[in-house]
Amino acid sequence: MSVTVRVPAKVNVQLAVGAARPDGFHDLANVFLAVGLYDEVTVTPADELSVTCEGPDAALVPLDRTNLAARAALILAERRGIEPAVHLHIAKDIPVAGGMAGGSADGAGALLACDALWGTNASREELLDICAELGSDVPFSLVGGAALGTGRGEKLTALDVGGTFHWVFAMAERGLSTPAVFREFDRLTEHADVPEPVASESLLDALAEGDPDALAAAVSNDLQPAALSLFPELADTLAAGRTAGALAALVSGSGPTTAFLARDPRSAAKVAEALRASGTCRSVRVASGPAPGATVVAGN
Ligand SMILES: C[C@@](CO)(OP(=O)(O)O)[C@H](O)COP(=O)(O)OP(=O)(O)OC[C@H]1O[C@@H](n2ccc(N)nc2=O)[C@H](O)[C@@H]1O
Ligand SMILES: Nc1ncnc2c1ncn2[C@@H]1O[C@H](COP(=O)(O)OP(=O)(O)O)[C@@H](O)[C@H]1O
Repeated sequence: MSVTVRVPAKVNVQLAVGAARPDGFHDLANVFLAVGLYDEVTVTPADELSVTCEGPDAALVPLDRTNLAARAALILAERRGIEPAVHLHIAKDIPVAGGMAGGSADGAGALLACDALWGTNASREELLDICAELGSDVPFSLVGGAALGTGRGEKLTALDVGGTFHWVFAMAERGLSTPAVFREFDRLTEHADVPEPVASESLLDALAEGDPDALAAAVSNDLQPAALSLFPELADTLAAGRTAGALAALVSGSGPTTAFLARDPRSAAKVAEALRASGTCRSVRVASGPAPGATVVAGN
């Protein structure tokens, strides 16, 4: 008896960042789009909690209780007063420390899978609450589609999307730490007046209309200068994608994965080919969005 949940990666089509709050977090206007790159989390009853991981980046994933999937199981078990007696297996296709919310995906996936396995019947509200406890991006991994995240990114409003957007993702040679990128943002904006983060109306309209040209004109990422400052070579990857005809090229969230919006699948394939040939990245993937959130794909 086991339950498997599939969870998508995300790209931030807008990431507006406010000044650091007293708790160290930053208020955001974070427009998430889920894209069709997935991790799968399988939970199976076991004597005690354990985690295994397979996939190209598996060696980078912690297998102890700091793993977000393990933390999700622990929190749900504690709330219900039961033992977290499960084996968690992560089939990982989302790059690790890439700014695509892979760890968050595993947290949301493990939570949904444990809830189904244990029959704990958590409400949507309670699941979202536990997700927010796990991390700022985790609630979005549960819901998928497209959403505006405010607060530290955990307060979600679902967004309409009027079409499919085609993306190319270039994975970098190494990862970037999210806290380090926010710290670099603070350093770079130390003497600036950082405005309140607000969602762009033209960006929300472009999503609703499914218009890739309008979306390309509206995408933005306030963390991009910080990611580029810590990882200057990313500028070469961005330039290679633009030269190959991408409508827009940007860092995904805190990076270092770079994201390229293409007009259609053919153009996406061309951009992907050029990026592979450029020698400026480790690997290249094509994916479209919006994609559905965490979904049970197998189990009983
Ligand atoms: C930047 C974003 C954009 O979607 O994701 P990634 O691109 O890394 O995937 C998110 O804000 C990351 O979300 P997530 O990875 O869940 O972050 P958390 O675990 O909540 O926080 C990790 C650290 O990031 C910083 N942090 C995170 C969110 C936020 N609104 N302000 C922050 O300053 C804090 O230093 C915090 O200690
Ligand atoms: N299930 C998990 N998968 C990947 N990383 C995890 C997981 N649980 C905890 N982590 C830790 O979180 C860090 C950030 O990973 P990840 O979520 O992949 O990146 P990002 O926050 O850039 O989207 C990793 O370096 C790793 O130490």
